[in-house]
Amino acid sequence: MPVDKKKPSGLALDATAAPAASGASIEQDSDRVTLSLSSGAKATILLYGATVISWTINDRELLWLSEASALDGSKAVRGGIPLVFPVFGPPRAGTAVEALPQHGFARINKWNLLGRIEDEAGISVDLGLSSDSLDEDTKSKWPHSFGLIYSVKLTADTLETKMVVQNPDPSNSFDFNVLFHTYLRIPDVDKIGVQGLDSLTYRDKTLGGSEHPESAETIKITGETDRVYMNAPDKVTVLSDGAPLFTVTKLGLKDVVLWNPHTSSSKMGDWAPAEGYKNMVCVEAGSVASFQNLEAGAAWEGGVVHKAHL
Ligand SMILES: O=P(O)(O)OC[C@H]1O[C@@H](O)[C@H](O)[C@@H](O)[C@@H]1O
Repeated sequence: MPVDKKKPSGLALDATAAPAASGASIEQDSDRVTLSLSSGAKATILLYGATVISWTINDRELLWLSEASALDGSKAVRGGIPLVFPVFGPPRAGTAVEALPQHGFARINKWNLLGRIEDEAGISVDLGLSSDSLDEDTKSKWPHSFGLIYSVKLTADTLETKMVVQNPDPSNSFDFNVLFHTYLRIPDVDKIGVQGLDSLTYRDKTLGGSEHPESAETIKITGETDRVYMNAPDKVTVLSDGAPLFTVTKLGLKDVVLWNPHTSSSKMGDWAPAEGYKNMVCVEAGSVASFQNLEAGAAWEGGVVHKAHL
């Protein structure tokens, strides 16, 4: 099934840099796309996994990417913004996703570039993945017709990511999780605080998934942290030394995952430098605590605005 792209696609992409009236340009080669604005903002997206691997403002990197991450399509990218779909975490036995790999297949498949759109505020590209582009093995493990359209928009101070999930099957629904697995780059994990998640219940994956109330107004990261904050408000702020560094605003998504592996990052073969956990925190917006059901013929949309306070 071809991805059904219902909105205007803007100009067709070509392989050369194309300066636009807004000062935006786009460069494309066989494995990645780079968006730039004359304001100094830049973002690079690998077609593999549609993974944003870099977001800079005036050359300051805002995403954490492991120096040991594979970027050649052999393994999910360790850093940036991998996409989680249609299952979050290790699939549970007895569910429709049980045969899929951890975090699903969206982050380990090559996406197609669909087009670009420019306006006064910035530039965006759309990428697509559909059931038609999966290999037979994956199709057999998750035998649903689907289309995904992922839009990445760059403005002077934001990176906006949006996913549309389409179910073109006229008679069958399917269940899915979706998550934007954003690795934010931070100066020092000991100096950050995360606000906006107090008074919620979280599932602590470091404690077997048991549920706990969050009482801290400002959450500090003092060790391995792997929590799913359920039914979270839309805005989460990451502070550094008490001042806002990032605001993460979700749209149409239910939950927020907070992850920092701390010293247990040494167990990951693609993690470098060893102390990289001091310079990252994952604030991941998604719908993961339970599955979303997408009815036959329906579409779903959700997204995240990452704003940098520089
Ligand atoms: O190693 P992966 O598959 O990229 O997953 C990284 C982490 O992703 C987080 O979203 C999960 O909550 C963690 O449990 C997991 O360890």
